[in-house]
Amino acid sequence: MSESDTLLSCTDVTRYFGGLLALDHLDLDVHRGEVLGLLGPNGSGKTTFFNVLTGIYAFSEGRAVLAGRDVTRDTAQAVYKAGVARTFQRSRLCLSLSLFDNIMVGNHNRLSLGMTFNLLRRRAFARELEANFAAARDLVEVFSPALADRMNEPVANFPMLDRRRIEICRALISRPKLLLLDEPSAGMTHEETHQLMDDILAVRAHTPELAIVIIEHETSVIERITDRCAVLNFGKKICEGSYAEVIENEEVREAYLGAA
Ligand SMILES: Nc1ncnc2c1ncn2[C@@H]1O[C@H](COP(=O)(O)OP(=O)(O)OP(=O)(O)O)[C@@H](O)[C@H]1O
Repeated sequence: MSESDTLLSCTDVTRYFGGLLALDHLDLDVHRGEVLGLLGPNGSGKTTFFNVLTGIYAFSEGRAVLAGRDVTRDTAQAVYKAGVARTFQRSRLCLSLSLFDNIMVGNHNRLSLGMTFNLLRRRAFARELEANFAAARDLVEVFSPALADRMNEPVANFPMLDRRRIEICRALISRPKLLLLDEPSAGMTHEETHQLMDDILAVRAHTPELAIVIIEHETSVIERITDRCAVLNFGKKICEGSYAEVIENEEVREAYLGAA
């Protein structure tokens, strides 16, 4: 793997919560266009990694470089502008707002709007709105053509699977380089989960440069959609490789089953 294939390079990433070491000198690279599964038992530091990387929590130690730019001390907004978008374990949609409005929340760094712009250049504003609507619709269509015909409906009308799709579209509308998915299958049936994974594979085919890091517990999902996996335990990376390799690893087995 050449250096130019590395999109994100994390070195020594460490995070303390008081006396608790949630991330322990983690080294992790993400390559352009890959789907990396981030695995590990409950409490092993997976979500903390996302939170530190996206500027929600500060790094206690270590650094992260995205596409050649050091993002270690960036605010959440700056990391987002640099090209990292994410979804959360729990849904963060505004249920009373429309599908389109929810997606546009994710597009604020691309809007040229401001109060003056809106008031004085109303035609330009209308054109921008139309362009944004078309972009959002195109994106939703990759997930579900049926959903693309319901752009103005409140999100409260949609079932869980569609809400997850909308959340991923909201993350993708900013055209990130890296998408972080935190347990997208949480709360969904087996069937819905597989449907969502088909969608993620479709997104991947649509944007082959996009790198995805996915936290997931369901093994059939991990096996199907990841190119590579990294396994955490007590905040440390204990194994990295293909899914077939990591499930054979002794330390990984012990981490999941408890030491014999
Ligand atoms: N804001 C916080 N304050 C204190 N401790 C925290 C905080 N966030 C996470 N932790 C602790 O850090 C450790 C790692 O938690 P984290 O949520 O990253 O694990 P995880 O691997 O994502 O787990 P799960 O699979 O259950 O979501 C846990 O011991 C957790 O209790």
